[in-house]
Amino acid sequence: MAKKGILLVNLGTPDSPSTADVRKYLDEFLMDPRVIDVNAALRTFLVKAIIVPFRAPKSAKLYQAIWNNETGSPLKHYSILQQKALQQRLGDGYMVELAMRYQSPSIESALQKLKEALVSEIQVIALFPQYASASTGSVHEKVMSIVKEWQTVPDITFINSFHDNELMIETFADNAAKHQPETYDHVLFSFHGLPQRQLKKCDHTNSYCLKVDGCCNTLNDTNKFCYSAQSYDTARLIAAKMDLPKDKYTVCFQSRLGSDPWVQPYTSEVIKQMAEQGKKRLLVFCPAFVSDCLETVYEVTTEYGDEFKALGGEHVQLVESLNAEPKWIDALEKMVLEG
Ligand SMILES: C=CC1=C(C)c2cc3[nH]c(cc4nc(cc5[nH]c(cc1n2)c(C)c5CCC(=O)O)C(CCC(=O)O)=C4C)c(C)c3C=C
Ligand SMILES: [Fe+2]
Ligand SMILES: [Fe+2]
Repeated sequence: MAKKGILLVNLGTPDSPSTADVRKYLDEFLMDPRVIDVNAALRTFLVKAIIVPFRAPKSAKLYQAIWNNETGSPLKHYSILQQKALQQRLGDGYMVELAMRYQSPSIESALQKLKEALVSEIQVIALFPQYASASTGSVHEKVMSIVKEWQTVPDITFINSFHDNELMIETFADNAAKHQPETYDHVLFSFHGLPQRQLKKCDHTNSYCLKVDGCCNTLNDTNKFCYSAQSYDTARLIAAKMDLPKDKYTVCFQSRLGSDPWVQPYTSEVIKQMAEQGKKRLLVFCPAFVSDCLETVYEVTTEYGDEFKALGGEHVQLVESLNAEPKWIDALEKMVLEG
């Protein structure tokens, strides 16, 4: 009997931490019109003449700091573990392929393998809990752009987001429990940032996101696909699972690029406020990432850790991402079986 094809897709990472490979990766990533969402001429100028030439050597140093001699990039390493664990769980009736939106393994090559294996249908799981046009939207667009060229377009399904997935929420809470959360002064839920412009563009009513006070505080029919509203919901659910009162945690957004306003508050500002309030120990979740990566291992642990200490704080502790935790693999398995 034909197998069902599962395509797991994460964002991508350079093939090596050399400046040349980081340049190639950043170039492909930032030339995506869903990532730098300005007109093509301006995007080409910004990316090729300004951002990539300046950023590539700096980013290469950061990648060199997190690169493992045997396993390479943490993002790809954990993604491979997830693929293997899910394949083992699902067994012979399924074929689980892994792709990266940028660089390798490419979405084209993974889809080609599924096609050649004559799978009965394809389920695409973009590995981003909260929907953003720049992440999930881009993966879905890329998959559709390839499959639309096939003579036989297969049955294909997509998962828009899974920000409230019960087993995912439990895995984050379990990972935090290993660090004795009660010994921390405050908890941050630091999500990857996004330009405010992109949040507004995802509001199909054009009248709610960043226009209504407290627009992200609740999830409703109007904002149910809003990256920021979904992020607040993920944080609320993890906090509830940990019995964490509202005044013990703050939602914030990291990794801003460029000078346009991004979703606020920025994590770096919140870290500063925490130090000013005399807080000494911070526990930091990054629930926009299902795998540890540059943005968790380096940005949170090293950059924010150093910033906090320079301001009088003592310790910033990252809550590990979902990586290959068995409960997270349960979550993926359930998504497939229910999908
Ligand atoms: C969680 C989903 C992500 C969204 C949404 C997202 C949007 C977004 N990112 C940039 C710019 C950069 N992001 C970088 C790294 C990076 N981003 C994500 C995820 C999302 N990005 C991940 C998982 C990673 C880590 C990759 C790894 O190899 O570990 C980088 C590169 C690193 C650096 O130079 O700092 C850039 C640049 C923009 C502009 C954007 C939305 C507009
Ligand atoms: Fe990013
Ligand atoms: Fe919103």
